Amino acid sequence: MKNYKVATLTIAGSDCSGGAGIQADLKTFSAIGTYGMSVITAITAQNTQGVFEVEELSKNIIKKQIEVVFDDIEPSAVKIGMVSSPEIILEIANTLKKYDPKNLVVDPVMMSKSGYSLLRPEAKENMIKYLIPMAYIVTPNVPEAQEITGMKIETLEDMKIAGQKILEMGPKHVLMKGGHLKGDAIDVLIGKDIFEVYESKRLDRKNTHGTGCTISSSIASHLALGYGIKESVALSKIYITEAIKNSFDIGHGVGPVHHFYKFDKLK
Ligand SMILES: Nc1ncnc2c1ncn2[C@@H]1O[C@H](COP(=O)(O)OP(=O)(O)OP(=O)(O)O)[C@@H](O)[C@H]1O
Ligand SMILES: Cc1ncc(COP(=O)(O)O)c(N)n1
Repeated sequence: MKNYKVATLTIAGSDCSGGAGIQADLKTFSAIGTYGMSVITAITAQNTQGVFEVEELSKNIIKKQIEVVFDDIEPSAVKIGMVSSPEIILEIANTLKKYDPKNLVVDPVMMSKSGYSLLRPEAKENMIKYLIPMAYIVTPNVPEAQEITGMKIETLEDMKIAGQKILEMGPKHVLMKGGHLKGDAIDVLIGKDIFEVYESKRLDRKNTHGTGCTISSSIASHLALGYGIKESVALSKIYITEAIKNSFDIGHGVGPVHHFYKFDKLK
């Protein structure tokens, strides 16, 4: 039996419609059984049909939120999601460095499913320079990995090569998510002496809003609970597949995944 008395922290943007960002992360933490905390980096006005407005929070309040959390409660894992500006990225990296966070999961969020840019173009460089190298695991989807490496990714072999390139930027592991490719949903984990493929049938569901946020928070939760990296990814692949299966048509666009979960499957 795992010790569930562990805290997990998400540093990300808010999605008022509850499908992605902070809201997806906290739902995932709770469903898996860790104690969730949040540092909000930006408020988005979005729903299942799109992102309509974004307001970044100031560097100061983002830094302060991180400090007061860490000064009081040490998270057993930290997940970073939407961080839109170069200044905010640098502030987060510098603040986190003081605390040497355990199990840092970096989801290099760039674009919403609806096509809205959540990372300013000029912020990409700082993400590569400061955040990616700090990560215990970085979880790009295929378009993000293409942006980070500059290479086209179409096949499993391409995923492996691009993953290796990202690994050379400094993180301990890379999970390349294949949700955007055709065919089955294949994700690849790359690390030193690690090359694991996680495969599931592609579910013919339109409600996949929040899949990326959910799998990265699930990995953070499992790492916090003490699972190893391969097992954390394997259990998270099961979690996201179930969350997609449990989704239902809420709203008028691309609906969110749903975190109703039969908990005993994770044990
Ligand atoms: N239709 C699907 N059926 C099964 N699994 C899927 C499907 N779409 C995505 N996945 C899985 O969901 C996870 C997230 O993958 P994806 O590549 O969509 O990430 P993402 O683009 O970062 O997500 P998001 O668009 O929410 O930011 C991966 O494990 C992927 O394999
Ligand atoms: C605050 C926030 N963070 C991340 C995403 C990406 O999720 P998706 O690609 O499913 O729209 C999002 N839409 N909003």
